[in-house]
Amino acid sequence: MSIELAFRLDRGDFSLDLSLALPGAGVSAVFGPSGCGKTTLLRIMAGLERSAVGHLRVGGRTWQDVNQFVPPHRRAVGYVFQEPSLFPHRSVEGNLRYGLRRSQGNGDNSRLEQSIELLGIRHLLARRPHQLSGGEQQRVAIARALAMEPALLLLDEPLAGLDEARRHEILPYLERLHRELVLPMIYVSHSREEVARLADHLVVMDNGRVQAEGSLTDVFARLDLAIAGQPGAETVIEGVVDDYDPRDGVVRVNSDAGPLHAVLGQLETGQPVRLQVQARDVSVALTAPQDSSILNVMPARIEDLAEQGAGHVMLRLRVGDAVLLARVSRRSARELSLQSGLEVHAQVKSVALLG
Ligand SMILES: Nc1ncnc2c1ncn2[C@@H]1O[C@H](COP(=O)(O)OP(=O)(O)OP(=O)(O)O)[C@@H](O)[C@H]1O
Repeated sequence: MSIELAFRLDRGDFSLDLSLALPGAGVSAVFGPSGCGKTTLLRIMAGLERSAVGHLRVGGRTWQDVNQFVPPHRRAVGYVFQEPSLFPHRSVEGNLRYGLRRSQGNGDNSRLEQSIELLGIRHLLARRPHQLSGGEQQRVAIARALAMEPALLLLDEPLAGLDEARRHEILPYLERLHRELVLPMIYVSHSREEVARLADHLVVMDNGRVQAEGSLTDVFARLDLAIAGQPGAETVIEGVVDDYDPRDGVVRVNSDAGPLHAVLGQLETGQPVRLQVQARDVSVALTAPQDSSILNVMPARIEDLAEQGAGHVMLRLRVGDAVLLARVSRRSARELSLQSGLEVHAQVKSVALLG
């Protein structure tokens, strides 16, 4: 873990008290209800909350402890907000070059060029911000943050101000940053979909405290957290495309849960994919079903189960080296006497491709 921090901050009504160890690359998402302190956490990391007491180390460098406080402009932080906040009187290129001037790097253009490429904004360089769509403005803001050669990229709900179509336009660019840059990103979001698509690591906050932290798959599979009770509760499974059958468009993906079959469109063999399995699309049977239309039937063991609302039970299933969530009716749970430790057959009706 190469980002380590522990902080306390008191604001009267609100207090924050947490410690975290986050990976030095990839996306750590911060998830939690409004007002729980997500933005405050990012501001502390950027050095913008002077009253926060604690320490922060990023990649072996100390940015804050009892003896020192590196001021915000000397921290190699890229910060992307919900609003793109570009300079209106500068062209896109002018905005990017401004970012470069503030950079702590060696001042060459290679990172700027890379940022332009990664965000696909070369054709926009001569335009002013008002000549860009909201999504394009946000891509420029992200490129500007990257051009500063940050050691840490903070993204505070970067897609929240955009409509559904624009959000889906930008997500692939964020996925690309994730794939191609070795850069830790802290991503605050209210969107379960964004978190499922982008995050490797997940921090769940509540009322200024860390409620849960760990790999995305582990935290999503915790039945004691409120996120498992949300309607869209799902499991995210990483895999590699193993086969594509052009006769019916079925892709076979090798995953920790074993081979998963799904109609995902044509994909290249060997391509890594991130799959989403909704808890409501997973059911269980005590005996192996015969002649089922369901493409994926796998031996599984119930690891844990929790009542949800009046009529549902959520099961956490161990399937191979993976876990799957399955939401079944309370009646089925009673009639099949479902309980922890029981061996069952998991049936996965539909697997979606994330990204
Ligand atoms: N400048 C400020 N002065 C006083 N209190 C503040 C200030 N900024 C935020 N707060 C309070 O601190 C708490 C944490 O706010 P913060 O913005 O970090 O939450 P958040 O989780 O990012 O919320 P949201 O998801 O709504 O953006 C809230 O109770 C908020 O009202």
